[in-house]
Amino acid sequence: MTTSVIHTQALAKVYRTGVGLQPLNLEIKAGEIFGFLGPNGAGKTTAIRTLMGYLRPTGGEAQVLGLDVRRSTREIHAQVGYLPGELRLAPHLTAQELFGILGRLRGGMSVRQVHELTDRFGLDSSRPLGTLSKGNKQKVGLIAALLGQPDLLILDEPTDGLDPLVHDEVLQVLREFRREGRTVFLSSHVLTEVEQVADRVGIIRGGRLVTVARVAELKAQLPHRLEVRFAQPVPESVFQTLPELRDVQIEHQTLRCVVVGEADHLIKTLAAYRVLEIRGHQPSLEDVFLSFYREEAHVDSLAF
Ligand SMILES: Nc1ncnc2c1ncn2[C@@H]1O[C@H](COP(=O)(O)OP(=O)(O)OP(=O)(O)O)[C@@H](O)[C@H]1O
Repeated sequence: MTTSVIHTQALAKVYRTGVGLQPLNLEIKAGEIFGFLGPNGAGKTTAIRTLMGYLRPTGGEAQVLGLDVRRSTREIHAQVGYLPGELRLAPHLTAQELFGILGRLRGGMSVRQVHELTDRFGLDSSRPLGTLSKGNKQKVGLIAALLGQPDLLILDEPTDGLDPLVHDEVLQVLREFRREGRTVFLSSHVLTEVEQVADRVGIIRGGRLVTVARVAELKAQLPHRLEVRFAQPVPESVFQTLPELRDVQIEHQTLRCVVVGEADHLIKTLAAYRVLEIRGHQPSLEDVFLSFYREEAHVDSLAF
């Protein structure tokens, strides 16, 4: 049986000045990387801080690792590897000292794990935290979240401020983490990174979860552009009648069209001709994401 690592039922947060999170139903299973996507002000941090017990929900309920977010805040803090969106680090401590303190709080840490992570992320752990650049502070926050191999990581914008090499290394560490059966819940506006690591994504907008799906499913919902080059002239009418094709054009023995949904008819029709080349344009998660936002652009004027 797959266990539920995060479970929310109509979890809501209303601030005095407005809604932060509309009733949210979410189920995150052990061993998955779940990407929580949304533009500025969508409600990602509100959801994460509520799950971590730093904000009190105004409605609904939630369990993290089976612990109630209202009643078991201390246990949740002890058991979840958490990276906040806004890191506050004691400026006079070095990373080494901070990791030592955290290790003691968590009942011991592996010196080998700290060395391995500081090496992989290229962090000088001997400098006072107050003197570190934004990206290096982010590395400290990430290593602090990873210490002690927690079963669940909740990361608010984990790659914020990181250079491309470290960024890729962090994604690699998250994949390794998943391989061990652990779970990652991460928020991001960086769509391409979520696409690279997440098993499923949830898209949030205006405090409301617009959709939850596997990355591949989301992509399949979008039209694909296709270009097919034939060895001989082909009749345009054959392709004009295929139900899954839009914008069909044939020029110099090349078919250009947009495929919506299943490509079964198209493949069978193509089989009657000699095809020299097929080029497809696969929608990126960015296309999917923007399509969800454009759909509802009239509801909310938030720009993305
Ligand atoms: N302490 C607060 N008091 C009142 N409103 C708040 C507070 N924190 C957040 N909000 C509001 O709740 C909504 C969701 O904000 P939240 O910070 O959760 O979004 P986000 O998706 O994390 O955005 P970003 O990507 O910019 O960090 C926004 O309208 C925001 O203005």
